[in-house]
Amino acid sequence: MDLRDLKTFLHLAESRHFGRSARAMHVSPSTLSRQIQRLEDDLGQPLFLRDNRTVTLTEAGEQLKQFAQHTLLQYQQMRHTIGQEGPSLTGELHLFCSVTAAYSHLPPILDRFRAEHPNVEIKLTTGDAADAVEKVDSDEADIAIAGKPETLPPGIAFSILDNLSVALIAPALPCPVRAQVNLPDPDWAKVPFILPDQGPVRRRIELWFRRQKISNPFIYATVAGHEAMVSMVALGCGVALIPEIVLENSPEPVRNRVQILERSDETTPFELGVCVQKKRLNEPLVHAFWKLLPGSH
Ligand SMILES: CC(=O)[C@](C)(O)C(=O)O
Repeated sequence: MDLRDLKTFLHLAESRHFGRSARAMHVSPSTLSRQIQRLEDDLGQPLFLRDNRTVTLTEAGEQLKQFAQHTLLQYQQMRHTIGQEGPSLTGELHLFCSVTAAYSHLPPILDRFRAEHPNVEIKLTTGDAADAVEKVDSDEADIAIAGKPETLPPGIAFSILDNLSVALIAPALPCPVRAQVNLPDPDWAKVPFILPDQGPVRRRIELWFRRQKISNPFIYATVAGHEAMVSMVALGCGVALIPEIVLENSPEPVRNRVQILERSDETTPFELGVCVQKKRLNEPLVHAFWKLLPGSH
């Protein structure tokens, strides 16, 4: 097995986009296809299910992905110990993201970063996703994972990681709110809502109210942190609009108490990405991190 094939495979397994991975790995799309084909021939199993432009991993693909993550990480660490890598970067990098993003999108990026720069200390702070851009803007964090705001502050660079779906969630256990929303034609103006106090999700729920022609919504509570909104819905306090990934990463006892009422349409995609101050992009640590992102090529 060729380490380069494995590297390309891992990139594709994460980006799930042939064009993007081919560009990032500096190979032509046909070379990329050949590399994947070689691995598939080797294993005697398809690794991806392809349809038009998107790809999903098969069971064998998932297994190879884990193997590739492990192997490439160990290989990099070994190279460092035998001194094959150039002078390594040192220092601290302060990251900020939500608990959800720390579970969902941060690990593969940090794996890559730590493999290449094992001497950099990562200081991770978690908090309200809606604060992420501000944390970077105010220098409290060097790098943050954030939902893209409608207007990005001019000094902030944003590298997209994913397009998230946004869902309206309600309590699943019997309670007055569940009874209200499960009616054939709910009176949305009377349904209690849990809102984020600010940020791109707040903006989306305001648009949703407008579309539903609710001028005076019943706001049960305004909270900081999308994870807290899921808990409050699970407790039966009201309904909420949240990125679905927050629900997916909630612990089971919370997840089981929540139902999805509707997924919002694709007209307002929720872009998740990494942000940094543009003027800091040429600092060695920030630059090294930025370079590893799938969207920065
Ligand atoms: C914006 C963001 O970081 C997430 C993952 O979508 C969230 O926590 O809501």
